[in-house]
Amino acid sequence: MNEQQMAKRILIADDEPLYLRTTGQLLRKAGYVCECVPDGDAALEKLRSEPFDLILSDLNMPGNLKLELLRQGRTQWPDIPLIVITGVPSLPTAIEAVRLGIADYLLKPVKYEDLLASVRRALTQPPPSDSEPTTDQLDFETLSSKFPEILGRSEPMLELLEVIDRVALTDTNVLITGESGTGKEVIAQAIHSHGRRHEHNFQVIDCTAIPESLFESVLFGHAKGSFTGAIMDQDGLLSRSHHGTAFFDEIGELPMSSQAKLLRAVQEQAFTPVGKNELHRVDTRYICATNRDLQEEVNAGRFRQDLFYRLGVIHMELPPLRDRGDDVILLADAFLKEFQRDNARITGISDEVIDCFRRYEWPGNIRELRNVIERAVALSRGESIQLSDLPKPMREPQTSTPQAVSMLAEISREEALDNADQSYLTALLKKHSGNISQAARQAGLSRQGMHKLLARHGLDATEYRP
Ligand SMILES: Nc1ncnc2c1ncn2[C@@H]1O[C@H](COP(=O)(O)OP(=O)(O)OP(=O)(O)O)[C@@H](O)[C@H]1O
Repeated sequence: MNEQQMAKRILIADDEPLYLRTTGQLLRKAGYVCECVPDGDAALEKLRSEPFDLILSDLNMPGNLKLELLRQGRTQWPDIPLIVITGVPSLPTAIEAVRLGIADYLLKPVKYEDLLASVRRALTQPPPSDSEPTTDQLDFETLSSKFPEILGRSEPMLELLEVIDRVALTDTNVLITGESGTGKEVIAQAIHSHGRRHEHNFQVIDCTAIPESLFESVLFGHAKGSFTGAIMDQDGLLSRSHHGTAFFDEIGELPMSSQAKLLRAVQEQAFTPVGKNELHRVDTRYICATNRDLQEEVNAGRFRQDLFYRLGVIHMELPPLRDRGDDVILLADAFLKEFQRDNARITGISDEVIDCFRRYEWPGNIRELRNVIERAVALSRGESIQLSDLPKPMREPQTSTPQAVSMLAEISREEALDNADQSYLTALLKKHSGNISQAARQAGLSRQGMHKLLARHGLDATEYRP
């Protein structure tokens, strides 16, 4: 324990006396100065009268510490990080989490080593720099010009920019959820490049691309001869994110066994390469993304609860494009400008197309919009994009009208079933952006079976691809 650590003062607040006493004892043994209090009111009193470097507390205990920290925290104790330790987990909203200064989120019972690792990490995190103005001092104009790579002026996007602006200055783990193509990777990259780690690597780790049996070796590296084919020592992807950010894309697809290995690395900020004995320390910020509802995956027993809370200390849910109002037009114009380089004749978008864009559901979100504009610019013969330049599925009505329902009774049962089958397949192709394997998997068919069925209905999967 060095001098600097000796001086660190920790305020521990918890309404379970035994837990409070043992945590205090353990952290004192590790060299920290600890003050233990049984509720939120006592914690606030301590905070007002003594200086602290860290708060360890549950937010759901007597005395509303959470509310007071939100109300007064940023003026009175702007830089004290907070580690939430709770038996009844509930994630605060993203903006609450950043305003509270939550550095980590631990579930009881907490192992001593995990607690210590978390405390060390929170205490080494630099406080937000004074030179960076916080969002309070920024109007939304300034905010969107600060993040030119993130287009959007709708209410949910402006809120999101505020969170990104704040979260970029911290070192906290972030979980980004949202439908496919909503910009999860763009946001992750923005958090990295506006933070103190921007000069180091932003390492993308695609969880769907790593076979379960190779997870440890790909992530942590391996020693020569540790398995057949390991012809030399090899560094893993996590080493490449040292001092930088590890972006785990599609984290919801990670098998249980790999989740356990990742949890250890996140908790301990360390890992052991396959076939070696020594522990490698790594200083990494974790940003994860998924288009699954991870809370639902936890409830279904497919995703570890402890990992979910560990990675989702700040949880950002990206809105789908259909909920971003006229951002769709803003984005369409921006993409048009980008692709005008390929076809300078096109200078605008027709009113019918704009109406169609506003009505359309955009299952593939911004990625789909970008592809639609690229395709239309390439196909268009006029000076502006017309309805006929859009893919056929976009031009089709998207819901069954009452008239369509009443007409059902006028046709034979076979025809009705056939139509339903066709609508189902069309919806599947839209959902999976024309990916036959995924559509077949969802429908419980083989790829071949899906091909046959599509051919029978005259459907062409390529038309649905972005
Ligand atoms: N707000 C935005 N402004 C401008 N372009 C955006 C924005 N959001 C996303 N994009 C663009 O949309 C495309 C998809 O973005 P991205 O890959 O980040 O989505 P994603 O949610 O990570 O997708 P997936 O779930 O399929 O991995 C990219 O071309 C990206 O540049």
